[in-house]
Amino acid sequence: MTGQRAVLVHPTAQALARATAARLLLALADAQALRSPIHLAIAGGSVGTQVLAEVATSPLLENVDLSGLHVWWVDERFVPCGDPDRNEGQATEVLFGGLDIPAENVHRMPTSDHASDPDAAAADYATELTAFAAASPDRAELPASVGTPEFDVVLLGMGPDGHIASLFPGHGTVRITDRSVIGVSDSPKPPPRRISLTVPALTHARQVWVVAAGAAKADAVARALGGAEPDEVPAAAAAGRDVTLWLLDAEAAGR
Ligand SMILES: O=C1O[C@H](COP(=O)(O)O)[C@@H](O)[C@H](O)[C@H]1O
Repeated sequence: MTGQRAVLVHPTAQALARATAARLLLALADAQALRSPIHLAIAGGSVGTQVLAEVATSPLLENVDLSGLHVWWVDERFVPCGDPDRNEGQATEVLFGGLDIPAENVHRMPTSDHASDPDAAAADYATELTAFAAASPDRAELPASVGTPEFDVVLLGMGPDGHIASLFPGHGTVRITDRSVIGVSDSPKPPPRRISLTVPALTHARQVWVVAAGAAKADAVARALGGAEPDEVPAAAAAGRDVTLWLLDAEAAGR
Protein backbone atom coordinates (compact mmCIF):
# COMPACT_ATOMS: atom_id res chain seq x y z
CA MET A 1 0.00 0.00 0.00
CA THR A 2 1.45 3.43 -0.85
CA GLY A 3 0.34 6.78 0.52
CA GLN A 4 -0.03 10.25 -0.87
CA ARG A 5 2.07 11.64 -3.72
CA ALA A 6 2.87 15.33 -4.12
CA VAL A 7 5.01 17.29 -6.56
CA LEU A 8 6.66 20.46 -5.21
CA VAL A 9 8.51 22.86 -7.47
CA HIS A 10 11.17 25.35 -6.35
CA PRO A 11 12.45 28.17 -8.57
CA THR A 12 16.14 27.19 -8.65
CA ALA A 13 18.39 24.22 -7.82
CA GLN A 14 19.79 26.16 -4.86
CA ALA A 15 16.31 26.88 -3.49
CA LEU A 16 15.40 23.22 -4.01
CA ALA A 17 18.46 22.01 -2.08
CA ARG A 18 17.89 24.45 0.79
CA ALA A 19 14.17 23.68 1.09
CA THR A 20 14.79 19.92 0.89
CA ALA A 21 17.41 20.14 3.65
CA ALA A 22 14.96 22.02 5.89
CA ARG A 23 12.15 19.61 5.06
CA LEU A 24 14.44 16.66 5.80
CA LEU A 25 15.57 17.96 9.19
CA LEU A 26 11.97 18.66 10.23
CA ALA A 27 10.86 15.21 9.03
CA LEU A 28 13.65 13.58 11.07
CA ALA A 29 12.76 15.64 14.14
CA ASP A 30 9.08 14.70 13.73
CA ALA A 31 10.01 11.02 13.40
CA GLN A 32 12.12 11.23 16.56
CA ALA A 33 9.14 12.61 18.45
CA LEU A 34 7.47 9.25 17.79
CA ARG A 35 10.23 6.64 17.83
CA SER A 36 13.92 5.93 18.20
CA PRO A 37 16.16 5.04 16.53
CA ILE A 38 15.19 6.40 13.13
CA HIS A 39 16.63 5.46 9.73
CA LEU A 40 17.54 7.69 6.80
CA ALA A 41 18.80 6.46 3.41
CA ILE A 42 20.63 8.92 1.18
CA ALA A 43 21.80 9.10 -2.43
CA GLY A 44 24.92 10.52 -4.02
CA GLY A 45 24.94 12.65 -7.15
CA SER A 46 24.80 16.37 -7.72
CA VAL A 47 21.56 17.37 -6.05
CA GLY A 48 21.85 14.75 -3.30
CA THR A 49 25.22 16.16 -2.27
CA GLN A 50 23.92 19.73 -2.49
CA VAL A 51 21.09 18.84 -0.09
CA LEU A 52 23.58 17.37 2.40
CA ALA A 53 25.72 20.51 2.15
CA GLU A 54 22.63 22.59 3.01
CA VAL A 55 21.88 20.28 5.96
CA ALA A 56 25.38 20.99 7.30
CA THR A 57 24.69 24.72 7.62
CA SER A 58 20.99 24.62 8.52
CA PRO A 59 19.96 26.02 11.93
CA LEU A 60 17.34 23.24 12.00
CA LEU A 61 20.08 20.65 12.52
CA GLU A 62 19.92 21.25 16.27
CA ASN A 63 16.39 19.75 16.30
CA VAL A 64 17.70 16.29 15.39
CA ASP A 65 19.19 13.95 17.99
CA LEU A 66 22.13 12.61 16.00
CA SER A 67 22.72 9.78 18.50
CA GLY A 68 19.33 8.31 17.52
CA LEU A 69 19.80 8.60 13.75
CA HIS A 70 21.08 5.80 11.50
CA VAL A 71 22.27 6.76 8.02
CA TRP A 72 22.35 4.33 5.09
CA TRP A 73 23.20 4.72 1.39
CA VAL A 74 20.79 3.86 -1.42
CA ASP A 75 23.73 3.10 -3.67
CA GLU A 76 27.48 3.30 -3.92
CA ARG A 77 30.26 3.03 -6.44
CA PHE A 78 32.42 -0.10 -6.00
CA VAL A 79 35.80 1.61 -6.09
CA PRO A 80 38.70 1.84 -3.61
CA CYS A 81 38.52 3.69 -0.33
CA GLY A 82 39.23 7.39 -0.93
CA ASP A 83 38.27 7.31 -4.62
CA PRO A 84 36.53 10.63 -5.47
CA ASP A 85 33.69 8.64 -7.09
CA ARG A 86 32.56 7.27 -3.70
CA ASN A 87 29.15 8.69 -2.77
CA GLU A 88 30.00 8.38 0.93
CA GLY A 89 33.24 10.31 0.44
CA GLN A 90 31.33 13.28 -0.96
CA ALA A 91 28.76 13.06 1.85
CA THR A 92 31.53 12.88 4.47
CA GLU A 93 33.22 15.91 2.96
CA VAL A 94 30.12 18.11 2.97
CA LEU A 95 28.32 16.79 6.05
CA PHE A 96 29.35 13.79 8.10
CA GLY A 97 32.95 14.87 8.62
CA GLY A 98 31.65 17.79 10.68
CA LEU A 99 28.76 16.10 12.52
CA ASP A 100 28.81 14.62 15.98
CA ILE A 101 27.10 11.41 14.88
CA PRO A 102 28.21 8.04 16.34
CA ALA A 103 30.46 6.30 13.79
CA GLU A 104 28.53 3.03 14.22
CA ASN A 105 25.32 4.79 13.06
CA VAL A 106 26.81 5.69 9.66
CA HIS A 107 26.41 2.59 7.49
CA ARG A 108 28.73 3.02 4.51
CA MET A 109 28.64 0.43 1.74
CA PRO A 110 31.84 -1.64 1.36
CA THR A 111 34.67 -0.42 -0.88
CA SER A 112 36.57 -2.55 -3.38
CA ASP A 113 39.31 -2.76 -0.72
CA HIS A 114 36.91 -4.59 1.59
CA ALA A 115 34.96 -6.93 -0.69
CA SER A 116 36.05 -9.11 -3.59
CA ASP A 117 33.35 -7.96 -6.01
CA PRO A 118 30.06 -5.98 -6.07
CA ASP A 119 27.98 -9.09 -5.30
CA ALA A 120 30.03 -9.84 -2.19
CA ALA A 121 29.77 -6.19 -1.13
CA ALA A 122 25.98 -6.32 -1.65
CA ALA A 123 25.72 -9.46 0.48
CA ASP A 124 27.73 -7.78 3.28
CA TYR A 125 25.48 -4.71 3.22
CA ALA A 126 22.35 -6.90 3.19
CA THR A 127 23.62 -8.58 6.36
CA GLU A 128 24.12 -5.18 7.99
CA LEU A 129 20.60 -4.08 7.03
CA THR A 130 19.13 -7.32 8.34
CA ALA A 131 20.63 -6.65 11.76
CA PHE A 132 18.34 -3.60 12.02
CA ALA A 133 15.26 -5.21 10.48
CA ALA A 134 13.84 -7.01 13.49
CA ALA A 135 12.35 -3.95 15.13
CA SER A 136 10.49 -3.00 11.97
CA PRO A 137 6.76 -3.47 12.62
CA ASP A 138 5.68 -4.19 9.05
CA ARG A 139 8.41 -6.61 8.20
CA ALA A 140 5.86 -9.35 7.50
CA GLU A 141 5.04 -7.59 4.22
CA LEU A 142 8.56 -8.17 2.91
CA PRO A 143 9.86 -11.51 1.67
CA ALA A 144 11.93 -13.14 4.42
CA SER A 145 15.08 -12.67 2.31
CA VAL A 146 14.63 -8.86 2.19
CA GLY A 147 15.55 -7.74 5.68
CA THR A 148 15.75 -3.99 6.09
CA PRO A 149 14.68 -1.54 8.75
CA GLU A 150 11.69 0.54 7.77
CA PHE A 151 13.34 3.76 6.60
CA ASP A 152 11.81 6.98 7.88
CA VAL A 153 12.99 8.87 4.80
CA VAL A 154 14.62 7.61 1.59
CA LEU A 155 16.21 10.50 -0.27
CA LEU A 156 16.70 9.61 -3.94
CA GLY A 157 18.34 11.49 -6.78
CA MET A 158 17.45 10.67 -10.37
CA GLY A 159 19.60 10.59 -13.49
CA PRO A 160 18.50 12.06 -16.84
CA ASP A 161 17.74 8.48 -17.95
CA GLY A 162 15.36 8.06 -15.00
CA HIS A 163 17.66 5.86 -12.91
CA ILE A 164 17.36 5.90 -9.13
CA ALA A 165 20.04 4.54 -6.80
CA SER A 166 21.98 2.31 -9.26
CA LEU A 167 18.88 0.79 -10.88
CA PHE A 168 19.14 1.65 -14.57
CA PRO A 169 16.54 1.53 -17.37
CA GLY A 170 16.38 -1.67 -19.38
CA HIS A 171 18.54 -3.66 -16.93
CA GLY A 172 15.68 -5.55 -15.32
CA THR A 173 17.06 -4.79 -11.86
CA VAL A 174 13.89 -2.90 -10.80
CA ARG A 175 12.16 -6.27 -10.93
CA ILE A 176 14.41 -7.91 -8.33
CA THR A 177 12.31 -8.61 -5.25
CA ASP A 178 14.14 -11.39 -3.43
CA ARG A 179 17.05 -9.30 -2.08
CA SER A 180 17.55 -5.94 -0.42
CA VAL A 181 20.90 -5.17 -2.09
CA ILE A 182 22.43 -6.07 -5.46
CA GLY A 183 25.84 -5.83 -7.07
CA VAL A 184 25.92 -4.03 -10.44
CA SER A 185 28.72 -4.72 -12.94
CA ASP A 186 27.52 -2.88 -16.03
CA SER A 187 26.32 0.57 -15.03
CA PRO A 188 25.98 2.73 -18.17
CA LYS A 189 27.06 5.69 -16.04
CA PRO A 190 30.66 5.38 -14.84
CA PRO A 191 31.97 3.79 -12.76
CA PRO A 192 30.48 0.51 -14.02
CA ARG A 193 30.75 -1.45 -10.76
CA ARG A 194 28.28 -0.43 -8.09
CA ILE A 195 26.09 -1.59 -5.21
CA SER A 196 22.41 -0.67 -4.98
CA LEU A 197 19.38 -1.17 -2.77
CA THR A 198 16.53 -2.87 -4.64
CA VAL A 199 12.99 -1.54 -5.05
CA PRO A 200 11.52 -3.56 -2.12
CA ALA A 201 14.22 -2.13 0.17
CA LEU A 202 13.93 1.44 -1.17
CA THR A 203 10.16 1.42 -0.78
CA HIS A 204 10.15 -0.14 2.71
CA ALA A 205 9.99 3.45 3.85
CA ARG A 206 7.50 5.81 5.39
CA GLN A 207 8.57 8.59 3.03
CA VAL A 208 10.34 8.38 -0.32
CA TRP A 209 11.52 11.62 -1.90
CA VAL A 210 12.86 12.01 -5.44
CA VAL A 211 14.93 15.18 -5.75
CA ALA A 212 15.82 16.38 -9.26
CA ALA A 213 17.15 19.59 -10.75
CA GLY A 214 17.96 20.79 -14.26
CA ALA A 215 16.41 20.64 -17.72
CA ALA A 216 18.19 17.35 -18.49
CA LYS A 217 15.89 15.64 -15.98
CA ALA A 218 12.60 17.09 -17.29
CA ASP A 219 11.79 14.30 -19.70
CA ALA A 220 12.38 11.53 -17.14
CA VAL A 221 10.33 13.43 -14.54
CA ALA A 222 7.41 13.74 -16.95
CA ARG A 223 7.62 10.08 -17.92
CA ALA A 224 7.87 8.81 -14.35
CA LEU A 225 4.92 10.92 -13.21
CA GLY A 226 3.02 10.07 -16.39
CA GLY A 227 2.89 6.38 -15.60
CA ALA A 228 5.92 4.97 -17.41
CA GLU A 229 6.92 1.38 -16.67
CA PRO A 230 9.66 1.19 -14.00
CA ASP A 231 11.67 -1.04 -16.35
CA GLU A 232 11.90 1.96 -18.71
CA VAL A 233 12.02 4.73 -16.08
CA PRO A 234 13.11 3.25 -12.72
CA ALA A 235 12.07 6.43 -10.88
CA ALA A 236 8.46 5.43 -11.59
CA ALA A 237 8.93 2.77 -8.89
CA ALA A 238 9.66 5.36 -6.18
CA ALA A 239 6.90 5.15 -3.61
CA GLY A 240 6.73 5.66 0.14
CA ARG A 241 4.26 3.84 2.34
CA ASP A 242 2.89 7.12 3.76
CA VAL A 243 4.24 9.85 1.47
CA THR A 244 5.97 10.11 -1.91
CA LEU A 245 7.42 13.51 -2.73
CA TRP A 246 8.81 14.72 -6.02
CA LEU A 247 10.97 17.73 -5.16
CA LEU A 248 11.96 19.58 -8.31
CA ASP A 249 13.42 22.81 -9.55
CA ALA A 250 11.55 24.71 -12.26
CA GLU A 251 13.72 23.28 -15.03
CA ALA A 252 13.20 19.67 -14.00
CA ALA A 253 9.46 20.36 -13.77
CA GLY A 254 9.50 21.99 -17.22
CA ARG A 255 7.52 19.26 -18.94
O1 LIG B 1 25.17 7.73 -10.12
C1 LIG B 1 24.33 8.23 -9.41
O2 LIG B 1 23.40 9.05 -9.97
C2 LIG B 1 22.19 9.41 -9.31
C3 LIG B 1 21.75 10.76 -9.88
O3 LIG B 1 22.82 11.68 -9.80
P1 LIG B 1 22.73 13.17 -10.32
O4 LIG B 1 24.15 13.69 -10.29
O5 LIG B 1 22.17 13.15 -11.71
O6 LIG B 1 21.83 13.92 -9.36
C4 LIG B 1 22.37 9.45 -7.79
O7 LIG B 1 21.11 9.60 -7.18
C5 LIG B 1 23.03 8.15 -7.34
O8 LIG B 1 23.12 8.09 -5.92
C6 LIG B 1 24.42 8.11 -7.94
O9 LIG B 1 25.16 6.98 -7.55
